[in-house]
Amino acid sequence: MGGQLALALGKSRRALWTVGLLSALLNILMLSGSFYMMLVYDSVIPSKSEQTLFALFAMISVIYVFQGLFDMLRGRMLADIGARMDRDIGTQLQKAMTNITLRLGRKPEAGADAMRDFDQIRNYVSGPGPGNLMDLPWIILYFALLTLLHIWLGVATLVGAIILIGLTLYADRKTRAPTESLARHASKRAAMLSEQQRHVEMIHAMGMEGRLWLRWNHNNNAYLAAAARLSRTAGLLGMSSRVFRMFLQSAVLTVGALLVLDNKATGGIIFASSIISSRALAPIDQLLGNWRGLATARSAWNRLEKLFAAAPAAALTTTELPPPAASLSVEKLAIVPPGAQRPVIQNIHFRLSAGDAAIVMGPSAAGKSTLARALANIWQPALGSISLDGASLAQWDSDRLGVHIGYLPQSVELLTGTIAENIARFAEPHDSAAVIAAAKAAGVHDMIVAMPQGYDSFIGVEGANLSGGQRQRIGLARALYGDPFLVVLDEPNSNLDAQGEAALDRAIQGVRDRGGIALVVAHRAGAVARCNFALMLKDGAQVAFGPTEEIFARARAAAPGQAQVVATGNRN
Ligand SMILES: Nc1ncnc2c1ncn2[C@@H]1O[C@H](COP(=O)(O)OP(=O)(O)OP(=O)(O)O)[C@@H](O)[C@H]1O
Repeated sequence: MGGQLALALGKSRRALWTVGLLSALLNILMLSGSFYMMLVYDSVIPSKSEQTLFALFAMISVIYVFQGLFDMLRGRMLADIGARMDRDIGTQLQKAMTNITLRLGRKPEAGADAMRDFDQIRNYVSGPGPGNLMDLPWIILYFALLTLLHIWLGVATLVGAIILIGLTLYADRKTRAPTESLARHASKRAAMLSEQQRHVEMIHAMGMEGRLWLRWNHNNNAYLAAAARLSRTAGLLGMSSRVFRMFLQSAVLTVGALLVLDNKATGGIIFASSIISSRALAPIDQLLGNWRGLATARSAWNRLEKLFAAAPAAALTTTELPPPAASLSVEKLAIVPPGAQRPVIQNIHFRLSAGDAAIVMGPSAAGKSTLARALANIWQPALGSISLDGASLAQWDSDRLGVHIGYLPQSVELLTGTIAENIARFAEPHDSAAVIAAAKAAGVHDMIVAMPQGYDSFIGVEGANLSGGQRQRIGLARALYGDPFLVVLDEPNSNLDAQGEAALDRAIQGVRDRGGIALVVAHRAGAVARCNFALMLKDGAQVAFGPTEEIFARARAAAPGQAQVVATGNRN
């Protein structure tokens, strides 16, 4: 204990104490049934007093009402503790989920696994499990009472309890590995299925369904085997504990009967001790019955604590910096992609001022997208820094910084929703004027209003209802939304026609005119005529940086005929 989850649970300390107190009351009240029985047998029946019987019955009825109330209250409090944990850990969990993908390079599904793990913990905390655990110490009270009735009754129940505890520990050992294995296979199974669903068209077109199904099935068989192993073990243990408890109840009854035959106890004691001993063993029995829930929650807890330790959320910055307005400087930058061992770009060094736009060029795998990701605050520098107005990006809270950054990834990545929601980055409610201004800046307004539902058109799952060019232009509008200071466009022209390219040119000029900075990754220099600076990368190194005309003149001189022609119209 001591990790984030324990801290979150610790915030409900007072509620946990109250649950403990309610458990104490419940366990004491639960004895009343046995006492009632003992009194009826040993006092009421010999004295034949109906009045006493009715009085006792009224008392026990009231006690049962309170028992029900306390039980309900305990259930509600545990549900509240689960909900509070959810509120307290929610933001941290979301940040950790982002971090494990962005910083540790885990597959995106790891985030969904973390959420599932947390659901399991919350479900356990809000369910009857913690109540069972809190009932455990009260077993001692029942033993004490049984021993007071007669030492042999205590001994018989104690032996039974030891055997049941042994079974519980055995269950723990036996279920630990299959529980872990089940979680691993379940996550892999879900990830494979979701990937196949995402790429169903390509898979279908190229006849890969059968092969992928076999691959999925292979993993699914492992999942099913782990599930079967777990349920066999749990079933066997559940059955053993049930049978053993029945045996034990009869054993205690037999001990009681022997004592009565020996004139060492009254008849009422037989029944009372039988009830008390079954109450004493009930918490252990319930623990065994719900073992799977506890084992799953515990392994989920361990995984999540490891996740929080490995990907701690960035410390919240308390001082809000003014919006950047003057410069972008990149100094001796090296980036190691998450999960990679070596830097894929190093020693990148340049500076741009408000009103500048730079084209980033280079052959495939030169590191252009890596630089774009670093500038968009996705991947952190392994060495060197990226600063806006002199302050490194690390000094910003990522959500606050995001407002000042426009990013169009190579794969565009629209989200399921309407055009307006996507352009407005899902701001709620969105600013219609800003959405329209961004769409106009990206030259896509006319195309949007020509659609039957205009800005409210549903774009389908991840933009599936749009053409490649439409997706790219709406992605550009999203990057321009809110006039961010730094606009990073990764191959924004790969799907554009001549009209789209002209709109892109105007958009870049627009960023420059309003005093922003644009960085445009492009393979064709001609496609981006409005950039006054050029950055050349090759094999992760900076080959050249400077005014576009100068860089291309140098390139033409070094390799005549190979250098691409710089488009005319480059305004400095
Ligand atoms: N997540 C990653 N883990 C490890 N290596 C990576 C990762 N992403 C990119 N790389 C490597 O970094 C190098 C540069 O990739 P990058 O995508 O930045 O190139 P690029 O210049 O944008 O290429 P292209 O023009 O083909 O898009 C490549 O060798 C690639 O294998």
